[in-house]
Amino acid sequence: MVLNPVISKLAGKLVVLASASPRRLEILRNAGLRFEVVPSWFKETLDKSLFKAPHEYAVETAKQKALEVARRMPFKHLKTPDIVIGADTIVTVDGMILEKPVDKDDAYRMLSSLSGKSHSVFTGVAIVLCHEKENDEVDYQLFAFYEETKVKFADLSENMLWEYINSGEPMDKAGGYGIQALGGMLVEYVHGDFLNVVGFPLNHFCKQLDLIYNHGAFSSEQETSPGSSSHNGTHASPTILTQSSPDTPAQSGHSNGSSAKHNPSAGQTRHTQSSPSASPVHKVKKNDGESEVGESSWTLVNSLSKHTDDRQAELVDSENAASLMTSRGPAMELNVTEHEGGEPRKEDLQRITELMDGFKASKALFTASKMCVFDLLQSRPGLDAAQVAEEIKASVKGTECLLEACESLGLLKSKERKCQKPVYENSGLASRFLLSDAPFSLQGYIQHCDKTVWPLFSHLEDAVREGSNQHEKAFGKKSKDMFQDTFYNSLDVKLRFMNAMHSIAKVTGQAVATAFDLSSFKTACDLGGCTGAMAYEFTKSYPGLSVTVFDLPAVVEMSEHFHPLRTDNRVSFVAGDFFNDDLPKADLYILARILHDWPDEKVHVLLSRVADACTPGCGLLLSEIFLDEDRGGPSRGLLQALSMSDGKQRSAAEYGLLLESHGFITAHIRHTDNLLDAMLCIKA
Ligand SMILES: Cc1cn([C@@H]2O[C@H](COP(=O)(O)OP(=O)(O)OP(=O)(O)O)[C@@H](O)[C@H]2O)c(=O)[nH]c1=O
Repeated sequence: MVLNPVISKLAGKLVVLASASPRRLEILRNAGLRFEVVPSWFKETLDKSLFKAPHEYAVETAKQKALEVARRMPFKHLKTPDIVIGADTIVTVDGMILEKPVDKDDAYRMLSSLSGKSHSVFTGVAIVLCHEKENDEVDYQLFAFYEETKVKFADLSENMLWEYINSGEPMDKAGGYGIQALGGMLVEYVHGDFLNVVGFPLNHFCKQLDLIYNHGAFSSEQETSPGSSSHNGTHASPTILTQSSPDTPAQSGHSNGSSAKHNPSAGQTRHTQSSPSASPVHKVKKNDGESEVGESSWTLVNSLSKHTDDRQAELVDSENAASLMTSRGPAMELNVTEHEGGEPRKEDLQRITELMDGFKASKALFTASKMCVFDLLQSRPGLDAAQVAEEIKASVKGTECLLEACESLGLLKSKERKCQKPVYENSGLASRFLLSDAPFSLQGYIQHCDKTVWPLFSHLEDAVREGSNQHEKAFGKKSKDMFQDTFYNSLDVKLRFMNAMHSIAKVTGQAVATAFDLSSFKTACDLGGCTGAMAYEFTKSYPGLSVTVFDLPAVVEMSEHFHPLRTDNRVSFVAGDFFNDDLPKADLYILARILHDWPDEKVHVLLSRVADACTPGCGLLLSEIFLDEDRGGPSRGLLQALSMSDGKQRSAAEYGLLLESHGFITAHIRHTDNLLDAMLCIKA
């Protein structure tokens, strides 16, 4: 079978599927392909009006999805893939491109426009081949193609439409339907590749791979055009396209150029475009003699070194060196090749010292925050070290060292006065995040890190040896359950924890609330919503939404402390334990930084209770740090796991499987540019 030689050809290669689509994962896994899943962060917002034909939009989106992952992996995952596969499926009808619906009304609009009509489903596929060169540069070479399948819908009644929409199935699918599932009931006939509709044209893909790996359509000496590679960024280059070897004309058309000839009765149009620039026609040997593969032009799409990418260089020099430890920024690969003089490279030493000094940077931040240095300099900028020392009741020497260290971390700025001591003021970073009354103050979280996390990490070696939380060594008593410990402990411990949760929710709330369009939901329940900071962000973003914060009695009784003026009567508080008590009814349940605190078995208990409280079509918004599928990052999530709590850091796919087992279908995933990512699921 043409498949086996192809699939076996990829054995031993690092193949990456740049897609979060569970259907694509299933199609390729069932075909026997071994690969990693690294969902693309490419935001699908290309301007459709720029494309002459719908399939070009799908192809370009597929290319960008694959290239984003191919470029990110050498830095973020510290490994370069051999081949990255991207795909994008769109539905077109009456000249409109239908992607995934944003809400139920959008799904209704799409399905109504498809009712009783024949429409096309296009899946664009991009294959990026990555070639590491001696100097550690990476060449990316790009193939792309698309497949079209015709689908005819039956006439759909209003009842049928809404019953299907309320099943939740439409929400994560182009055109708002899943032909492989309930959506199959809507379909009268399909002309063409069924899997192409589901999301991946497997047969066409395998024939493309066959051309690449078995018929010499690709060989490095032919394709590397000198001077075409660039170290600083991507060439805007035509994609590399090949004309798939035509089947018998009756079964599928093929294109000589961008307009395709196809046999409408076959309904399956097999397209690849010829690249815009005329280029030598590849002749390849086939078993039955020589045949023309068709036009193709090979251009290096991009070539950059794993170690000298400009973006990487600036990260090494960034002022907030300490933030590299915890930001979502790429984990840098340390290039430890020796220089001619034999001494290690500056960047490598700098990176290693950042890691070694990271704890000192953190402690300097915690100490300055606790001693109210930032609040002092906000009210009285321009103080010198002696004046600050007097105000914070500390030694001049110690204060001088602390202020200079904070300036080196980008937290303070100093101005020299003529032959006088430097005077200090807050940097922008400090003004935004380190003042006790700043809108995005992280002071609460910083105190939590200093008083709770730091002591735990002081026993990290024991935690690693024993594989368990070191609560007893750190605080002198066994930890039954983090929340019981915290909330049935002294008032200041409880307040400190709530302050920490409050500050994270304030910083992330708006990004989470607006990650998706939630305007179709009228009531929400924020499970474990603590002080209500997240709830208030939701009601601020959605005037029609009311939110009930459901949390432990010991938390709810303190919530007033955080919102002295009840700023919005659409936020209410109900006391209860979400593992044991009835959950308030809502059409959207919010789980923000909750599931990572619990092992899978407890997560199943909670999700089962939420599922029981839901009716079909209910939403579940999950907000967490989503690990990369290969657990290569982000470091913030993996470092948090070292606290060895009973919880677990998970990837989006792992959360998706937990949710799917309780009938929640993943509709959208969003990697926000904030501390938390978000996933919107719909109850089937
Ligand atoms: C028409 C149709 C589509 N789909 C799914 O619709 C998504 C399209 O969206 P996409 O943007 O191409 O992919 P994605 O799911 O967002 O993943 P990603 O590749 O990460 O963008 C894909 O899932 C497809 O299977 C079905 O499952 N069945 C169908 O009948």
